[in-house]
Amino acid sequence: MKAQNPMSNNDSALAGTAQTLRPATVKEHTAQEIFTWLNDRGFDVELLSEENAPILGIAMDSREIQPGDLYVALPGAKVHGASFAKTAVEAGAAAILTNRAGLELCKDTSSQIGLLRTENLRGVVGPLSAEIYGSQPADGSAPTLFAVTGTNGKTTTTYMVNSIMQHLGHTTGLIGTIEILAGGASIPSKLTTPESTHVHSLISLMREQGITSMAMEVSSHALDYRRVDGVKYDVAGFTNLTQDHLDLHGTMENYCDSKAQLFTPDRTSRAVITADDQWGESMAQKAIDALGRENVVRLFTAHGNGYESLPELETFDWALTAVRRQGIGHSFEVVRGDGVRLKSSTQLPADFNVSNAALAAVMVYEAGIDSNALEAQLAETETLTPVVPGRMQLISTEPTAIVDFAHNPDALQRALEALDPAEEDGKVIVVFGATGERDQTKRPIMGEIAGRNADIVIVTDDDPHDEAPEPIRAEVEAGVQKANQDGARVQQILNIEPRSQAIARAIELAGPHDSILVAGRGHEVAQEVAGVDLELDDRVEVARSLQAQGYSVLPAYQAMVDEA
Ligand SMILES: CC(=O)N[C@H]1[C@@H](OP(=O)(O)OP(=O)(O)OC[C@H]2O[C@@H](n3ccc(=O)[nH]c3=O)[C@H](O)[C@@H]2O)O[C@H](CO)[C@@H](O)[C@@H]1O[C@H](C)C(=O)N[C@@H](C)C(=O)N[C@H](CCC(=O)O)C(=O)O
Ligand SMILES: Nc1ncnc2c1ncn2[C@@H]1O[C@H](COP(=O)(O)OP(=O)(O)OP(=O)(O)O)[C@@H](O)[C@H]1O
Repeated sequence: MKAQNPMSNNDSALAGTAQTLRPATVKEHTAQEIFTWLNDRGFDVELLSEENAPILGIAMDSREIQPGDLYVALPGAKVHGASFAKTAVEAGAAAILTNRAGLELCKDTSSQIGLLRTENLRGVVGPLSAEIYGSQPADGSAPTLFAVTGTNGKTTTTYMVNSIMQHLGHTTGLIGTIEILAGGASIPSKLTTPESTHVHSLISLMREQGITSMAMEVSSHALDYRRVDGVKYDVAGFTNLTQDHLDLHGTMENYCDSKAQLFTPDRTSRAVITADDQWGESMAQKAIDALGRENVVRLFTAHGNGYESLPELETFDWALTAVRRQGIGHSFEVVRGDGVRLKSSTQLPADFNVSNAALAAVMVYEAGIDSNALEAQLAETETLTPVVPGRMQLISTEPTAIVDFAHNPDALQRALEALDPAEEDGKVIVVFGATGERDQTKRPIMGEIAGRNADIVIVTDDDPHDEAPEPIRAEVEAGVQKANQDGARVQQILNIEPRSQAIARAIELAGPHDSILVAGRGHEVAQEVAGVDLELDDRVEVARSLQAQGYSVLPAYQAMVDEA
């Protein structure tokens, strides 16, 4: 039965966060109906108390409960969600779904409400959210759904997909690291991929708001934690796989397997895999095994032979070719074996943005979009030049100062390669650090990359979180020192905190022909040190420091400094 969500108000349909927003219309169930629905789909579930209060929503955190919700109480790394059953009931939960361990914890509260048990809690919560919120109805009224996974390039590629779809006349939605967008409205985002309850409520909400196309970043955490279960994408794309998140996955093989879960029949109809290296090849093979050859498209974007030559088109379905420098970006073509040719360009700097643009163009093509209209839009440079906050953002041209989100080895390497100055006397200066608590093995590796690709390396703090910042900097610096001992490019190594002073020092050291990269934090506006969020926007710091040295900055950043 359809029900009006009591907490939803059309006037403020988009005022809230991913955690609080709900669609206006939901499908009402009793605990008994939830049990039958799950049972019919082969889930092993038990109904322990069948109170008939209507279930109107679903939440997996007691702090998010709205009246009528099913509270899914999950075991966690720190605590079992069932310890918060009392809070959930007080907030109006109509029923609780938990596992055996949870039943024990909520036995004092659960007698008053519907109670269900399964040992596969994360496995059921996505499909159940899809059922309650009606995120992808059978009538096909859901938006066209795109997903992008990979170590680097997810955010940029989703912005590019959306930009193409907007130029084709769609109203678009986006879920990703920087923000959640519903048409023109921005909804704050905590995670790259929200929890499954939020993913489904957001998709439904966007459908109600007239959004016809939506692009989502899907992290490997999301796939392991089953945050996109119950979502079926029209096209899912893969950018690349390089070292990151080994704290969660342990090995690159496990990391690859996590990402490969996106390319399975339950989750996507078609896959576009950038298959430039062994990990791309491996991902393509996993996708073919799961989806069948006819549903997997292999894209080649590695630019050997000076960008000029096409690889074997029997091996790859699409290939990037004819890449030429144009302004700070590139023009390029993506060609299919049968001769289909998409010509385009992007003004986002760096060769990796050409790969991201090629992937976005092919993903939209493979969604079955009218190819003539698509070709016409791709021919306009602005189509693949969206503003992507904090990704290769150019703050000034003299010196060249760029703020970028590179926070892992491959991204740092590629960002540094992209800003090597054309002038022979130009130096490259890099300011960066490493995140606390996350993958520690990448710290010296990133230091070494900086030492090999820059003349001046300034090691500073990223987000130390609850880890002591000084040892993190020391681990990064050890990598820079190693590069120095090996006779690499680096001439000067500095270790400076706080980050604002490191940025100011980099600009003081720069001449007009030099290039400065401030890497790691991109769009972020708060630095988390020992549980405290300190206000810090690299773009504002760079612009301020440039002005202090008498350099001019691009108008958008002048405005940011004025506002700050
Ligand atoms: C490492 C990780 O991903 N942890 C996830 C995991 O947390 P956990 O097992 O520690 O949960 P817990 O704190 O023990 O709590 C157990 C349960 O009790 C609930 N709870 C807890 C407290 C309370 O008062 N009430 C309540 O109901 C929690 O919602 C949870 O369901 O389960 C939680 C609930 O499902 C997630 O929110 C949490 O993500 C945290 C917030 C997180 O920061 N994740 C990051 C690392 C992440 O997922 N990042 C990726 C991107 C990575 C990248 O590419 O850079 C992302 O997609 O954002
Ligand atoms: N295709 C690519 N290959 C390698 N590096 C890239 C690529 N695209 C972007 N980068 C680099 O990675 C950084 C992050 O880019 P982006 O935000 O688009 O990726 P992401 O996968 O969403 O990352 P995250 O999940 O960490 O937010 C950029 O700032 C840039 O330095």
